[in-house]
Amino acid sequence: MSSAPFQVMKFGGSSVGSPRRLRQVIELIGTHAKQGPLAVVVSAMGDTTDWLLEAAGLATQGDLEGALSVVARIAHLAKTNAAALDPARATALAARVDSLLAPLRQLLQGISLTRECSAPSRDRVLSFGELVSATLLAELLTASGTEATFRDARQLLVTDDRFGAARVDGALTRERLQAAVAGWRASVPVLPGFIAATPDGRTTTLGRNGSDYTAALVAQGIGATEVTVWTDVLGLHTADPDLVSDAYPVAHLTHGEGLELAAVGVRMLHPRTMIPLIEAGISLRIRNTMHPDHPGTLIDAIGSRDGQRPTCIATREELALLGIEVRKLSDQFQLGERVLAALREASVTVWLSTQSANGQSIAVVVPRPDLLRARGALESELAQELARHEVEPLALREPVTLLTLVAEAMGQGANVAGRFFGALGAVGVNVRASAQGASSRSISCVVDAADTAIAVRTTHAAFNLAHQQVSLFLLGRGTVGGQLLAQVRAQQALLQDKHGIALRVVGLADSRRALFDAAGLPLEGLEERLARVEPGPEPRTLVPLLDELRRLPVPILVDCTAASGIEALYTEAFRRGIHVVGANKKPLALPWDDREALLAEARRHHVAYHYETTVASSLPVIDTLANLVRTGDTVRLITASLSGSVGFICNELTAGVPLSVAVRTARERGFTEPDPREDLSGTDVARKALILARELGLPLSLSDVALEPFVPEDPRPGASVDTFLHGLKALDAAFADRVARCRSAGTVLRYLARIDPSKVGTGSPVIRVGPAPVEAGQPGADLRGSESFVSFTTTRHSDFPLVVRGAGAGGAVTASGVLADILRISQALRGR
Ligand SMILES: NC(=O)C1=CN([C@@H]2O[C@H](COP(=O)(O)OP(=O)(O)OC[C@H]3O[C@@H](n4cnc5c(N)ncnc54)[C@H](OP(=O)(O)O)[C@@H]3O)[C@@H](O)[C@H]2O)C=CC1
Ligand SMILES: N[C@@H](CC=O)C(=O)O
Repeated sequence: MSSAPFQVMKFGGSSVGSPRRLRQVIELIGTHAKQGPLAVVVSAMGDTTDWLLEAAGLATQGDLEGALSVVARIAHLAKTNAAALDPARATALAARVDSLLAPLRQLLQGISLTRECSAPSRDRVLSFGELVSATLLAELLTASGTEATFRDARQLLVTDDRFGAARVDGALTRERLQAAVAGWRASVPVLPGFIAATPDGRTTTLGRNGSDYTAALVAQGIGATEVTVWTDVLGLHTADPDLVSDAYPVAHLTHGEGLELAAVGVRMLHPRTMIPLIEAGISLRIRNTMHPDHPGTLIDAIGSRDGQRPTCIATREELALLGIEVRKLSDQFQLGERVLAALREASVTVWLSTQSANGQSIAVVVPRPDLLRARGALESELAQELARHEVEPLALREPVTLLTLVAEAMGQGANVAGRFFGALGAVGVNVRASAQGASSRSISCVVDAADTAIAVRTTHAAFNLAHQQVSLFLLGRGTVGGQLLAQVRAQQALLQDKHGIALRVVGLADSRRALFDAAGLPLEGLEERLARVEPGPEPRTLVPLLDELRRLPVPILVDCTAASGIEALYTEAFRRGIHVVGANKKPLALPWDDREALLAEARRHHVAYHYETTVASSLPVIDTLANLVRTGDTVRLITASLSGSVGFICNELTAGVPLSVAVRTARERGFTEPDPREDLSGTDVARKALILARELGLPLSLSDVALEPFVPEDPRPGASVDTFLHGLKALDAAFADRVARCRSAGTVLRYLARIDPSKVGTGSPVIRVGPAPVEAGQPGADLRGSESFVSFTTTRHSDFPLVVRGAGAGGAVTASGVLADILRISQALRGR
């Protein structure tokens, strides 16, 4: 007979709740029993425990008939499962179920007569669930060819008589198990979980997660090396998958991490279960019965090799934060001790307590359902001090959530707390209280319940626990928006695999239609799908969709429109914690105070507003300027060719192409604004120059720009774009003449902007925009196609100005700049 150590496997109620699942369990046990000695612990089938409670409740109300009908339901489930797996013995197994449940029927009869269900009776009632499932499982295993024997846990696990949550006598239990195990090698022992007995044989139950605890005690008692808890999930996840859709099972944790997670309330673990395992050095595996090939999560003494890597984020919701502050502290006050003792006395669980350094104030986090009790206990403990106004009235905040980041050796990792709180601050989540465990394995904070989802997702992303999901709501499906969709489509897989960023387009809108799906819109054929949406008569309000967007991971509103007045939507987005990436210059060219208010709103709500593409498309102009200013350089002059379309038109004119044709071509290539008059009038360049001047801190407005149009003002401003373009023919000859004059003077026609901060306060315009003949060899003379350039003369770059040059317009380049802005937000939130 093998002398190999035992393994213990525990199966939860849902694993044995249906014939299909039960069959998987029997196969699993059969396979593992062939590999070495095995002990099995099983919970009650499906919802049996709830039904037993229901039966006890009905019996207590005197409704014996109702209680017995619930027992019939329990019997039916057990018999159906048994018959499906062993049809040949269905009748015999049904009789077995009936005989097992006969004492339950009698017990319920007794309860219905006395209308009293004492704690011992309740435990006895509950025990039938596990007794039936363990008995049947042993029989079905044997019938399937795996020799198994029912072993009554009540003869092995000894507890005190705290019925409902009995305390185990560890020494006596180990003694009994050690004595029993010798006879277990020939036949797989199947033990009911959750139940035990007092030394005099009265049935007790072990409370929440009781069957896991049984498995741990059995493993410790019989010298097993591993306990596998078979469940419905693939393992212990990095965060609650209901809150973080890309949370994933952690492969390997240390016992210490497991204990920490159990202590902060992770449902799958309980400190009681962890302790015997830690004491005996037993590994715990969490695996999924439906995916037996998946390794699940292993929790052992070694854990993951990368000890510094944060692993899991645990959340405990439905809590309340109570703050107590002493007005004047004396040596005798001992606020912390008194508060904690009073709460202990009132049997209130304290999930977190944190005291100020001088002991003057303490904040405690308690379960919301216990709040009244907790308040009562504290108010009575501090009654005298409250009456004398020595203590402030209790401050209450509810509902709140406790968020805990758990990792082995976290204390040795660099700036974990800084990253944790920084990431939360960046998305505007207020930390109401915080604490770092003495073990240095955990750091916890309390946030408002309304912030739970965003806080968990942000923390999850900040510690690179998974792919960071980014939720995009794209406005505009034209030249830039269309290209952006194409680039997201093309880059999605690479961004996810190589950079851990999962971009999801959740919304797409044009001026009169919108599509939105929080789960993500399929990108294939998306623009066509939007085009098929019945358009509204006028621009629809998108604010309700922002309410949906705000709840998604890293929500970003992406503005690829040229819409006026869109700043109102930005403001609504900022207020909802939504970031904005805009290619639209108009919100940045609002009157100074309005633009300042807009940016202030973004700052107030701790969200990003990136707009690199508003000046010279994807060229790094705004970023370069910001870096110059931030590093203390002084910008003395900016000269630039800021219009890709007008630059292109100038080159075409120089090559002999008529103006009307050149403008049409620029438009076809996606260089112009939706209305090319914005380019030709110089308004677009004026906006860009203004954006740059404002980055320098100059409080200027569009009316301050000295503007000479490239093409004279349209005499019919309300005319359609086509009519305007047609009318341009009338200017062809004049422009050909203008270009010829430039050529004979050895210059090329350009349309330039000049920002000269030294003019501030002189009465001369700081910003000038207009046509300019540029001599060969001068900056801008040799621009090709739609190229733009920006030249910064600064204190540090005085002899050789810093020049940024490249394609200054076009759908693909602009979209790539928008995408870069989006990725910038995502990276900032990951704390990199
Ligand atoms: N093209 C370029 O090279 C560059 C462009 N930009 C800027 O990018 C923006 C977009 O330009 P471009 O793609 O060329 O323009 P397009 O005209 O090609 O596309 C604009 C899109 O915006 C939509 N739209 C208009 N108003 C709204 C609204 N209120 N809500 C939702 N959608 C709306 C339009 O829908 P509908 O069809 O229904 O009108 C259209 O789909 C502009 O602000 C431009 O200045 C910046 C740098 C370079
Ligand atoms: N119409 C603009 C496009 C970029 O902002 C231009 O011509 O530069």
